[in-house]
Amino acid sequence: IHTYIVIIGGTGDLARKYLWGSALQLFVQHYNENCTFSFYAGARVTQDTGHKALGHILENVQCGARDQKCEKLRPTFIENTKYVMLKTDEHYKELCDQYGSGTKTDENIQQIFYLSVPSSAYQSVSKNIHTNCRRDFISTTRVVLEKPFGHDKHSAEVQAAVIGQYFNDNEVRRVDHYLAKSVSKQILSFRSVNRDNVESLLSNEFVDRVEIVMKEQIGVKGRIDFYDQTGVIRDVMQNHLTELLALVAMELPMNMSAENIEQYKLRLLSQVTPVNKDAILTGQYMEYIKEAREEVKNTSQSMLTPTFSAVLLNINSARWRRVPFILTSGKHMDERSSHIRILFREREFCVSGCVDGNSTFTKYPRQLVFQIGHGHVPSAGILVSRSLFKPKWPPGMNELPMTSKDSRIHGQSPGDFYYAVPTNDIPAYTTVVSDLYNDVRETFVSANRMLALWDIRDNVLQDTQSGAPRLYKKYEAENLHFVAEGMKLKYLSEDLISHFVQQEESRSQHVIIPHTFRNRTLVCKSTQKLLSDLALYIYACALTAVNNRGDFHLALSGGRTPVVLFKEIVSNYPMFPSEQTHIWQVDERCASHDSEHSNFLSILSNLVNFVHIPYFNIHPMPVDFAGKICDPENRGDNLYEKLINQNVPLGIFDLILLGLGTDGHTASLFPGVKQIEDSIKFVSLISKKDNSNIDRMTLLPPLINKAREVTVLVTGVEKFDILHKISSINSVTTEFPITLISPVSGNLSWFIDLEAWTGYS
Ligand SMILES: O=C1O[C@H](COP(=O)(O)O)[C@@H](O)[C@H](O)[C@H]1O
Repeated sequence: IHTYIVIIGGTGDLARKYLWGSALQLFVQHYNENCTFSFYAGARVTQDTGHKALGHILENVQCGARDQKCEKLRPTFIENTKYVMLKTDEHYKELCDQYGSGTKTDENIQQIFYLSVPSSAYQSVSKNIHTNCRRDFISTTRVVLEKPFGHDKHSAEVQAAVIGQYFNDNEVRRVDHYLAKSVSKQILSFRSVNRDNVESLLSNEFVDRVEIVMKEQIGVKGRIDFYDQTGVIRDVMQNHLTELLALVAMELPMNMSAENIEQYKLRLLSQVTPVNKDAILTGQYMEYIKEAREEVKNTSQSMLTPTFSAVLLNINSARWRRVPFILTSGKHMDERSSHIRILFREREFCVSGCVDGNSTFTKYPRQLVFQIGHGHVPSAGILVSRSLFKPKWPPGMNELPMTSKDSRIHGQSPGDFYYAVPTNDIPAYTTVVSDLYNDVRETFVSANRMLALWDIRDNVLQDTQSGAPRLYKKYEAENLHFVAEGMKLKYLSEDLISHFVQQEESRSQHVIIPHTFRNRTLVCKSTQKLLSDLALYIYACALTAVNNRGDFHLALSGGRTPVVLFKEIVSNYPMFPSEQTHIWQVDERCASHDSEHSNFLSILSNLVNFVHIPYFNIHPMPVDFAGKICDPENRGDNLYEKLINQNVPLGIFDLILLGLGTDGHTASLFPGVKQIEDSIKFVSLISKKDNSNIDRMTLLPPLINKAREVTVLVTGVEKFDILHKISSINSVTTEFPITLISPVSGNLSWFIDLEAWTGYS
C-alpha cells in the first residue's frame, strides 16, 4: 500500500505544532517495503519560500528520547516529504499527475488531504482536489477538516452541502482532537469492562451531578481574529465538551462497532434538552477588549464575546432526567484542567453530633473522574473513589498509586482514589493522524453528529450572546464562582469588578464613556491615544484585507485631522502592506491637484510620499481635466465610479475614513444638497459651495454603506454640539447627512476624542 498524505496549509501553525510530528510517528509505526508514504506540504507561497519554511519545520520535528527506530527512519521521512505550491487548479493537477510514478502497478494507493486552512477555503480546495486528484488507480480518498464547522446549524449545513458536492460522507473526516485524547479514548472501554458496576450507577438514582470542565490558563491573544467570531461556547463547549458529555452519558452498546457508537451518540444528543437562559453564565477576562482592539478591530461584538461560560444541560431520558450536567470552560482561569467528574449522591447522613449543625456527612465522597488533561493529578487518567467500587482497568491502562503534592484532588485526599493512566499517553494529534490512516471512524465527527451538536447550541445556547459577560481578572476565579440552584446557575457574588471599573472610569475622567455611540462601536480617548488607536486599527484592517483578499482598498477623507493620523501611520508602521494598498478619495475639492485646496495633495504629501504605494494603486478623484476643473461635460464622477467598479471587488471598500463637520456633514455630503439623496449613484459632483466657494466631488451613501469598515474620526471641542445633537437622532435625515451613513453589513466605528465628547479642552 502506498499513501499520499498532503497537508494543505502544511507550513501553518497547526501543521508546525502538531501535524508534522504526528506524520513522523505514523511513518515510524508503519513504514516498510510494503507500506510506503509520500508526504506533501501544500501552501500558496512560492516553491522556494515554501520549501525553506518546510525545511525549517522538519528540522524541529524530532524523535522522542532514546527512540532509536525513529532516529533511524527520520532521514527517510524527511526525504519523502516535499513542499508543493498549491494556489491554482493547475498546481493541484501537477501534484496529482505525479501520482503513481514511483509506485508499483498492482499497488493499493490511497490519498489523504488534510485541510489545515481557514474554512472559507474549503470549497475551492475541495473542488481542486476533486477535479484534479481523482484517479482510477486510487482506492481511497480522504479529506480531513478542522473546525470551525460553520458558525451555527445553518452555516454548518451549508458547509456540509458544499463539501458534499465533491466528497461523499465516507470520504470526509472532521477532527475533534478531544476525541483523540488518550483518556477520552478509554471512556467507553472503562464503562464496558466495568459494565456490571458502573452502568447501574450511572443514572439519576445515584448520580448527583456531572461536571464537564475545560479550564485553561492561556488567553486568546494572537488569535482574536478567530476567537471574536466564536467565543468559548462555539470554540470548545459546543464541540469538545459536548462530545465528552456524549461519551459518559450515551447508552453503552453491547457491540462497540463504530456504527453503533455513532447511533447511540446521536440518540443521546437528540435527548439534550433546551434549558432556561437562567442556566447559562458568561464571563470575559478584563484585558480581552484591549487585546481585541490591538489585534483586529474594535467591534461592538467583542464586548459580548464570552471567554468563560458555564451552562447547565438536561438530558431527557429515563436514565438521566433531572441530573444536571454542568459544562464549564474558560480562558485565563485560575488553573488548567480538563475533566469529567461524576459525583454520586451521599448515601450516609449525620443525624446527631454533627459539626456546626451540618447534617451532611461527607466522609466518603464518591466520584468517578476522567481526567482528560492536566489538573492536580500527576498525569491524565481515570480516578475512582475507593468508597465507590474497585474498578477493573481496560487494556492500555496501568494502575498507579496516587501521589500528588496537592493535599486534595477533586475535594478528596489523593490516597482515597484508585487511579490508572494510559500506558501510552499519546498526543491527541498523533492519534488523529494514526486513526485517519487506520480508518478508526469513531475518532472523527460525522456530518450528522456535527449537525446534532449544533442543534444543541442553537436550541439551548442561543441566548448567551444577548447580555454582556461578567468581567473577571486573569487567573482569579473569584468573580466567577457560581452555584446551581435547581435548574438555574447563579454567580455567587455581586459583580464587584464592573462596579469597580465603572467607578474608576468616572473618577479619573469625570465621565462614564459608553461602549457605543448611535448603536455603533465607540472609541473615546485623549486625542493622541485616539489617533494611535485608529492608526493601529487601520493597520490591522490592512493586514486582514491583504490576508483575506490580497489587496487593501482604503478611501480617505480630506481635512486637517487625517494629516496627523497619516503621520502616526508613517512613523509607527514601517511594515504597512503598502504594495498591496490602493488609495482612493472620499471627496475632493474642485481644484487642480497642486492647489493648496486639493485633498489629494495633502494625502500625497503626508502619506503616499512616505509609504511607497505603487503609483498605479493611487486613484485621485478626476476633478482636473487638463485645466478644466470639474467640468460637468467631462463626467469625472461617472469616470471615478467606473474606476471603482473595475478595481474594487464588488465595489466594497475595505475601509473608508470619514470625518464629521460641525453642521453634521461628512465626506462632501452637505445638509440640504439634493445629490446626497441619490440612492443609485456611487459618486457625484456637488454644487453646494463651502466656505472657500469651491465645488466638490464625493462618494455617495450607497457606496459608503457597502464598505466593510467605516470609521468616523471626530476631534476637537467644536464638535461637542453636533455630537450631542446627533446622539439622540435615530432617524435618517439629510439635515444631518452623517445619519445617512450606516454600513449594511460592515462595521461603523466612532473614534471621538475626549474634547469632542466632553466639550472641555
Ligand atoms: O480546540 C481548541 O482546543 C484548545 C485546547 O486544547 P488542549 O488540547 O490544549 O486542551 C483551546 O486552547 C482552543 O481555544 C480550542 O480552539
